[in-house]
This record gives sequence, structure tokens and C-alpha cells, in this order.
Amino acid sequence: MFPTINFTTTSAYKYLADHFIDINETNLKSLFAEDDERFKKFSILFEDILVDFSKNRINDTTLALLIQLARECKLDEAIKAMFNGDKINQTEGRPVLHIALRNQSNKAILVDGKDVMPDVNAVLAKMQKFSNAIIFEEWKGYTGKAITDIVNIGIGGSDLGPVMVTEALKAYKTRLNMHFVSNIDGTHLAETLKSVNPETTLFLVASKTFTTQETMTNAHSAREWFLNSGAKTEDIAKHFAALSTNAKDVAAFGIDTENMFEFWDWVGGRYSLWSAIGLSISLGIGFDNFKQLLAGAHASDQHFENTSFEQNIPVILGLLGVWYINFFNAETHAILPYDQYLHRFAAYFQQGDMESNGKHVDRNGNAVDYETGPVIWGEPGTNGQHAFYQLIHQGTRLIPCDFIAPAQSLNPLGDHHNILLSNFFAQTEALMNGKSEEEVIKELKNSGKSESQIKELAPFKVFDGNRPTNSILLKKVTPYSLGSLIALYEHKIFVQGVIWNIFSFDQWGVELGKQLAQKIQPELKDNQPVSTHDSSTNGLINLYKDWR
Ligand SMILES: O=P(O)(O)OC[C@H]1O[C@@](O)(CO)[C@@H](O)[C@@H]1O
Repeated sequence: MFPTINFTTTSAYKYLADHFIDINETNLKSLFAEDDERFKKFSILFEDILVDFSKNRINDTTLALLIQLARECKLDEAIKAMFNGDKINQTEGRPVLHIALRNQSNKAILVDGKDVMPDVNAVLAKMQKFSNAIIFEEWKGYTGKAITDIVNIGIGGSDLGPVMVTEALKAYKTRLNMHFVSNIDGTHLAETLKSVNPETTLFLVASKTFTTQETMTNAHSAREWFLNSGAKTEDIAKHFAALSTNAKDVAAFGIDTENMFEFWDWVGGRYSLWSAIGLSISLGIGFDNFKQLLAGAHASDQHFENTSFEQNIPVILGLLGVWYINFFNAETHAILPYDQYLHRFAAYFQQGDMESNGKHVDRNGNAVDYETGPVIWGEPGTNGQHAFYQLIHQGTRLIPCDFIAPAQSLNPLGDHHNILLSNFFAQTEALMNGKSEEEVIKELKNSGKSESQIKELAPFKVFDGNRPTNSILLKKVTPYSLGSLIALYEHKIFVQGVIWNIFSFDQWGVELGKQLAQKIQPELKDNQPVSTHDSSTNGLINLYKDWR
């Protein structure tokens, strides 16, 4: 098993704590002024993705110490353990092998002595055959019509990845209309069913466990809608498929297991878009593009597994996050894609990052005495500039930001892309340089303000700058480059989990709320007042009963 080192006891940590005092007194503007080579030194070009981490509050010493920290935490051993299929998801006794789902090398990956690649490839072949049959109209619904609409019913990792990817790659879409239902709120399914025809709709019930209450409730309601529309039970096979690890419950639901696309317990829900859960992606963008997505991710896997830490993007991004979270006390991390198609990218990594590293117990079962996973948030640029950039620029909190943009637009329209990218470049420059009081006063003078007006206004217009950002420039958003980008972020999360000595691949924290909901649900069946909870919960439930 990989090591369980408390990073705060390492020598690197102690050096970093001392070094932090120096760095905290310098500013980015002077760090750039001192070193013409800074951009060249602190950026990495990986295929058609450039990661510029020069606008971070680091110097050569910082980077060296952070890499020493990774070494002292035996990150190399942890990476090997994952790629070897060791059961690093220790509390669930499972390997973590989303890398196998996109293992284009086909090199054997053993789980309990068995190579998983034949099964992975068999499911991919089945996904290809099924996708092509639907897309090219060979597959007919129960009235003989081709399928026009796909409704993916799933939640969490069975929804967020397919949604994010099909939105990000909408420029590559097939003729099929894609719909995603996740919330148990009846509105989500009801609004979707208004827009589809039962004769030409295929439902994908996406659930690793096939027990998630939201998904199973939505699936049963969709089945009921389908049968009430005039279809017969035997027609279900033409309009429902299942993406799951649980064949028994799939069969019990009434889905033909021939229409079941299997995946395995060594695929975490938030890492499952590469698996059968990606069938909606394959239908939405075509199987060949889905394969390109896998290929891009595989390239990042090879980069992560084989590149020295100094040039290893997930390692550098992960360590920079540790630097801000554990030394600058940053509590959140913003992901700001300057690409409207990537509008669900931050939301996807809310689960990816926060469900992986939102942990307070280390791998020895002891409560940690340091911060772990950050709050992940973000919206596309330039919209965020008109919503929350005030806080990022002039708030009291340090918010490390990842700015992401494509050099080529998928919708070239007049000067739009240059305007978008000018903002992408300007925002990180502004966050770094700020605007001094001297500059503000000069500007106010030039605008004709009086001395008293200048004295009054100046404090509000100063930008202290020195606010760190990463800039990630893609040549173009393609299935391949998106796959690479997602995988780089997945591995960044892995790096941080190792440094923080936490298990990143279980999610016990999602269980309690569900359990309590199961207890409350029966109490809502009648109008009898409840008194079994605290006064707030009793009060809320009883008012709900009065009002409904
Ligand atoms: O795919 P499924 O088994 O329906 O789980 C859905 C989601 O529910 C969880 O909250 C786990 O319960 C996420 O980890 C998971 O992605």
C-alpha cells in the first residue's frame, strides 16, 4: 500500500514554512521584473496545451521545496500503486483504475490477478455497435421509427461528466437530441418529458450501484410515462438501456441485460465518464469522438506516470494548490473557463475535487490538523467578470484561479474571440500587477477630479494585485484536448490527496444525509404532526404538512 506520511512532519514542510515568510513579502510584479525568463521557466507545453504557472507566488526555491515535499511524501510510489492496480481505495477495498478505461496501449492491468483490458475493450465495442445503430437509424423504436432523443437518467458522477462533456463538445454533436435528468425534483423529469416523443426516445438509466434513490425513482417514473403512452412491457427493451455494475437490479427493473453496459467497482462514480457511463457522450458526439476523448486522457495518463515532477503538470498544479491552501490559508479555488461550451467544467470538478478531497480523517484514521480539499467554484468568462471578480480583485480572500481558454474558437464570429481572449489575458495581468495608489491618483487627476475628490476616491480604486493565477491555453477544444485536460485535473486531485495523506476515492460523507432522508420520508406520508426531531426539523416538517 502506498505510504501514510504526515506532510507537516517532513523537512520540506519546515523549509516551506520558513520560505513562506520571504515569499509573502515579495510580490509578483517584482518577481517578473527580476527574471525575464519567468514565463519560460514556469510554463509547460504538453502537446497542444500550454500551462503557464508563472503568475504564482513562487520562485525557484519554492518550486524546489514543493517538489521535495512531493518526494518526501513518496508521491512516486503512490502513482505507481495506482497504475499497478493496487487497492488504494482502501476503505472500500478497491483499486482505482479509471486509467484502464482509456488505456490505449492495451498493456495488461491486473485486478486480483486478472487482466481487465479484455472486458474494458468488450464494453467499448458494445458501446460502439450500439451508438452506431442508434445514430445511423438502424435501431428502431416500438413503432418502427428511428430514435431522435436520448434521455440520460443519472446523478453525480452518472450525470455531471456526460453533461459537461456533451456541452463542451456540442460543436461535434450528432443528430441526436441529448437530455439529462438528475434531480429527484419532479420538475426535472416532467420538463424533459414534455419535449420528447415516447416512440423515438431512448432512456439511459445510468447508475453504478443501480440503487441511487433519485435515479431509480426517475427511471421508474420514466418507465411509467412510457407505458402510459401506449407502449407495452415488451417495448421497454427498445427504449431503455442501463449503464451499471449491478446486473441483478438492472434485470429486476425490467431492462434486458443485453441492453446493459457494464462497468466495474474499480471505477469511481466521479471518474466514470470514460466508462459505460459515457454512452450518452458516445451517442451525443459519436463513438469516434468518444475514442478521441479517451485517447487525450490516455496521453495525460502517460504524461503523469512518466514525466519528472519538475515538468509534470498534475504534480505542479497539485503542489501549487497545497502551497496556497496550507501556507496562504486559501479556502477556495476558482476554475474560470473562457469558453462558453465549458460552462459546466467547474461544476464537474466540484464533485471531482470536493468529493475526493473533502476529507478530515487521514489514511491512518486520525483527524488531520491541517486543511485539505478546497471549495471549487467558477463560471465561464467573461460572465464571471460581471458577477464575482470584484471579490477576486479587491476582496479580503486569496483566491487562486485557473483561467482556461482555447486559441481557436469553434464559432468564429467577427471580433468576438479576440475580445474574449483579450479579457482572458487582461484578468490575470490585472490580478498580478494590480493598480498602485500612485497610478490611481494620476488617473483621477487626468480625469479632472479635485484634490478632495481624489483623496476620497483613491482608496477604493487601488488594486493590491499579487493575486495568483494559472493560465491554461488550449490550441482548440477538441475531444482529444478535452480528454487530456480533464485527466490532468483528475491527477492533480490525486496528487493533493497523497500530500494530505487522505483517501481520495471513497465518499462516506454522502451517506448520512441520505440515511436521515430515508427516515423522514415515511413521516411525510400523512398529515400527522411530527415530534421526533429537533424543534427546527419538527417545525419545518409540520409547516410543510400544513402548507402542501
Ligand atoms: O452512479 P450511482 O451509483 O447512481 O451514484 C451516483 C452518485 O452518488 C454518489 O453521491 C455516491 O452515492 C456519487 O459518488 C455518485 O457519483
